[in-house]
Amino acid sequence: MELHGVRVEYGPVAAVDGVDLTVPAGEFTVLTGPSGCGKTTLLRTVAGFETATAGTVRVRRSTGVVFQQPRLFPWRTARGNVSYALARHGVPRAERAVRADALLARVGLAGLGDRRSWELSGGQQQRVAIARALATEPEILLMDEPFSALDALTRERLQEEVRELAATTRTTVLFVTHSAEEAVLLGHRVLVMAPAPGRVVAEVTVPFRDLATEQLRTAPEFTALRARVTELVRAAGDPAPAARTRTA
Ligand SMILES: Nc1ncnc2c1ncn2[C@@H]1O[C@H](COP(=O)(O)OP(=O)(O)OP(=O)(O)O)[C@@H](O)[C@H]1O
Repeated sequence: MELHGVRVEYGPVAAVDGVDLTVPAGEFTVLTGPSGCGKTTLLRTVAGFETATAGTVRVRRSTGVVFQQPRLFPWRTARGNVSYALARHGVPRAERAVRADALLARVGLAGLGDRRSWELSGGQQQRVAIARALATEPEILLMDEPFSALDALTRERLQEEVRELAATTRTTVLFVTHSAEEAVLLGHRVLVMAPAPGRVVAEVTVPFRDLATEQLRTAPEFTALRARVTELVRAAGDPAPAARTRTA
């Protein structure tokens, strides 16, 4: 997936401008930054929900999207929600149930295919949403703060599972979060954006991909890198030096 010189406007306002971003196959890239810096806009542009007014967006195959809310069809079962995505992807009817169950098993929901969304916890619903997003075998999985509506424990567990899933299946991921901890835990690379207009201002390479998640959270190197990302996000949200000079 490649973006070159991307600009997206809402009316007269450029939400993002001049963004170059390449996510190589198998890489987990995280976008973070202060509120309003264009993270969601960029993700939606890769998904094809927004149109770039300048620059190029290159996605070879489909994308799979997971939002903050699971957005399942409530009248369908977990299997039915995933099967629907398989159907839209052109998978023959006879194969859908087996494929859906395999996808549900991959996200830790083996045996729960018959449940409807009200019979699933928030974390389980979000797992169905991930299985559904993976159903189209997307070139890239796009995740927009997928765990921020979940309780802390469920969130931690899903972070660990998505980290393992991405590593074992070499899924290419572009992930938006406000959390420096989540960014450093999940990403191979963390990109920090600044607002007005939204652009990438810093890039941090995360060297922990071979470490187990349980060890990572308390490792001093992890804590230090998390603090660095927090500092970069804070700096990105500060008014530009020129503006500060004017008000001084
Ligand atoms: N539909 C829209 N119409 C007009 N302006 C919009 C629209 N969506 C976003 N914007 C503006 O574009 C800019 C970027 O918004 P975006 O939601 O992409 O930022 P974000 O970094 O994802 O923010 P947050 O972290 O708060 O979710 C903001 O200034 C926002 O107000």
